[in-house]
Order: sequence, then C-alpha cells, then structure tokens
Amino acid sequence: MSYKQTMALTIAGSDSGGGAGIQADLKTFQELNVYGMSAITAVTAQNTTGVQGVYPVEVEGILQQIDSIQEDLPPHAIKTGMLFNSEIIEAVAGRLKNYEWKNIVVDPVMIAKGGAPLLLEEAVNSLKEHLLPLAEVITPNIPEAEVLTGMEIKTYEDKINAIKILSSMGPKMVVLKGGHDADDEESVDIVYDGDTITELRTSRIQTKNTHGTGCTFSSAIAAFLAQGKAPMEAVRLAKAFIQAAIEDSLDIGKGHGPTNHWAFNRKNRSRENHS
Ligand SMILES: Nc1ncnc2c1ncn2[C@@H]1O[C@H](COP(=O)(O)OP(=O)(O)OP(=O)(O)O)[C@@H](O)[C@H]1O
Ligand SMILES: Cc1ncc(CO)c(N)n1
Repeated sequence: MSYKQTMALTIAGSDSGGGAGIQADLKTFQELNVYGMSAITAVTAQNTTGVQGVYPVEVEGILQQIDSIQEDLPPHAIKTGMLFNSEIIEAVAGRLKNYEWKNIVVDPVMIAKGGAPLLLEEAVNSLKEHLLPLAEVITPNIPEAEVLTGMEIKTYEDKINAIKILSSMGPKMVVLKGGHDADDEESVDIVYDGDTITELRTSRIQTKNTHGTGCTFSSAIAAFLAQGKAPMEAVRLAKAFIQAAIEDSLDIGKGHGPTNHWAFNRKNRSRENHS
C-alpha cells in the first residue's frame, strides 16, 4: 500500500551525541509520523558534556543538499537550526526564497548549553536581515532574544517589548521560550502573532537532562505545520511534545542528558488504552 506522506526538512548542524541538532530533529519528525530529510550545515563533535569541535560544511555542499531535496522531495515544512556563519545563512535564505518554501521555522541557535558558540557574532545581522523575514515561526530563547534585539530581558515587560521588536523583523509568529528562567516554578513560553499575546505554561521539570530541548521543540513545530496544523495549534502541540520529552528525559552520559523523543507517543498511547 502506498499513501501520501507528509515530509519535513531540517537545515541544521549534526550533534554526534544524538541529543540535539539534526539527530534530535529527525527523531522528532519520525515520532510525529513525518518523513524527515536533512541538509547538514556543520558537523560537531559533541556529547552530553559539551562541544569538542565544529566543522562547517562548504556552502556549495549545503546548497547541493537543498537542491537535491527540492528536485525530488519537496518538503511541506522546514526547520533551520545551527547555521554558523553569515555566508551559510545568506545562501540558505536565498534558496528558501527562490523555492518559495512555506512553513519555515527558524530556531536562531547561537550557543550550546556548555557555552560553545554555534553561530559567529558576525552572522547575527544576516540572521536578522535575511532569515527572520522568511519565517512562519521563530523560537528564540531569552539569551538569543537579547542578542537579536540588543536589549536586556529581565522583567515581563522586557519580554513583551522584545517580542514586539522581534515581530517587527518580519516573522509571522514569535515564540519566546522560557526554559532559561531557572527560578520560575513554571516554564512559560510567550507567543505573539503580531496581534495577540498568548502564554503557554507548563510545570518546570527539575532535571539536568535538557540537552536538545530547543531543537526538539522547533522541529516538533515544523512537523505539526507539515501536517497542516495552524501555527498556534502547532506550537501548543510542540509544547506538549517537549514537556513529555523532558519529563521522561534520558539519564545517559556524564553531562546534560538528552530528552526522550518517544515519550509523547507513549503517553498518548497509554491514555488511549485507558479510555
Ligand atoms: N525544565 C523544564 N521544564 C519544562 N519545560 C522546559 C524546561 N526547560 C525547557 N523547557 C521547555 O523546552 C522548550 C525549549 O526551551 P529552552 O529555553 O530550553 O530552549 P533552548 O535554550 O533553545 O534549548 P537548547 O539549550 O537546546 O538550545 C520550551 O518550550 C521550554 O518552555
Ligand atoms: C548541532 C547542534 N545544534 C543545536 C544545538 C543547540 O542545542 C546543539 N547543541 N548542537
């Protein structure tokens, strides 16, 4: 039997440790019944303790991966993650524009949990100018939003101001993630669609195993967009996906263990079995 398959593409870096980057994205797509494809922008030597090496792929090689996909397997949604430098950002943005791809989720990845830079400082302006305007949804964490807006974000009012500045840079929806507000009892993501502010609240899970939370969250949004969900619904479902993945996170490695990509489905299945 053959049937129409929903397809999504991640344009991001490889995490050899399997918890973040391309690997997290493909695992998320698979769990959400979306056929996953990848264009790798950089290879990192990485594990749960940090990043040991970064090897960007030549721009020509990145573009060729994207062209091969477009020619044969056009995606229903795209997620971008680690893009490393301005040359890569501008080349990728050029293709996204030329191919008129829709449902683009931009995760403006800048720094890995251990502090290793995954985006060069020189690339911040390219990200703002070339990529953010193409996005359906962007998913900065608070430090990333500070770099993009040039403002300090401490209070709720700061967050709302930052979201509005980010929105004026062109994306249709901004999700300011609250994973970094360590004191809070809840993990609150604030969503702005240019019109309405919506807060998505879940209880904060006390764990050190949060490697790849941002990658998993943004690829879940892309997967739900690929399935035809409206952006707000896609973000709500992705929040439930990441909550389950952190709740059942994997205690492997010596550092920040990865999230558990199959937890969401397991939870839903056991709910179905009990109803
Ligand atoms: N301890 C936690 N408990 C519940 N939800 C969390 C927790 N940490 C992060 N989240 C959620 O995970 C998602 C990703 O947020 P986070 O701010 O951690 O991203 P990030 O910093 O970009 O991740 P990464 O470190 O992988 O780049 C958000 O929806 C956030 O609310
Ligand atoms: C390759 C890669 N992309 C993104 C992140 C952010 O979590 C990471 N640690 N590694």
